[in-house]
Amino acid sequence: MTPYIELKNVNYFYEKTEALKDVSLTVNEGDFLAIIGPNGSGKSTLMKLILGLLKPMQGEVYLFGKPVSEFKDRACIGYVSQKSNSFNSGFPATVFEVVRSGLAKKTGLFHRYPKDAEQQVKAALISVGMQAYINRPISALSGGQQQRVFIARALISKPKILLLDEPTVGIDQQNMQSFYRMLTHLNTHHDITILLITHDVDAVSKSISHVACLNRTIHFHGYQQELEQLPDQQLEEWYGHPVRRVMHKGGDRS
Ligand SMILES: Nc1ncnc2c1ncn2[C@@H]1O[C@H](COP(=O)(O)OP(=O)(O)OP(=O)(O)O)[C@@H](O)[C@H]1O
Repeated sequence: MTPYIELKNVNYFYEKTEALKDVSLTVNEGDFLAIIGPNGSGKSTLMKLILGLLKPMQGEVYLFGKPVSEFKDRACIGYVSQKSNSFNSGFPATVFEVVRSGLAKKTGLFHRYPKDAEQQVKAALISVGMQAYINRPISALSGGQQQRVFIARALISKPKILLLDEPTVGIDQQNMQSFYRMLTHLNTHHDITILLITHDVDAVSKSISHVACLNRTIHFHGYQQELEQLPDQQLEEWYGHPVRRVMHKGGDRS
């Protein structure tokens, strides 16, 4: 099966800084992959390469089997950044309007929304558990609720994969757990493949299926349970500083 995302031996430099070295990684249909790494380990650079915003100095990036520079079907990819929750948050838009704006990816900015736009907005909001907030101003929601709305906006174009760049920044521990449960639900019940980038090892919870440890290069890529078996010293070596792991035995990925 063609991987959704594939990086082959990718190198990236910013002037003298070697941000990524010989990075190879695949994301397959159905994966919920978390890429974890400390500050400055190259996570954002990796995301920019996948989004086609940066070009590798060496190596290749493929989306759905095509070189990223030739990939045009943007609706296949939903992207939510850590800054989404501050984006336009003072703007007097309702949750409905924010989610509906995600349809522009398919209709184009200056086209009319489809007749069933309202149904599509409601369905997207139901999938992230935010249907009760449809008429609220976006600015009146908490950071975690806003992130769910931005995920609904990404989902409305019916992407095959969701790319999430540190989506839980600023969200408290309790809401973070329910946020991850919501992502697991999207992955297991709505067939959404997820690539999540985080600097927080705690994010490696029972929610995800796979994990990759990045610190300029990929030190580990495998099942989340395999990472659990590794000694803390190994993780600390990759991270370059002590780590605190909150691992959950068993799982609710059913
Ligand atoms: N525009 C830039 N110019 C020069 N160096 C950069 C630039 N952007 C990033 N870097 C450097 O490249 C390395 C990787 O940065 P990157 O932002 O990808 O890391 P990150 O893992 O996303 O970090 P964080 O978790 O702090 O957001 C760092 O050493 C950083 O200082």
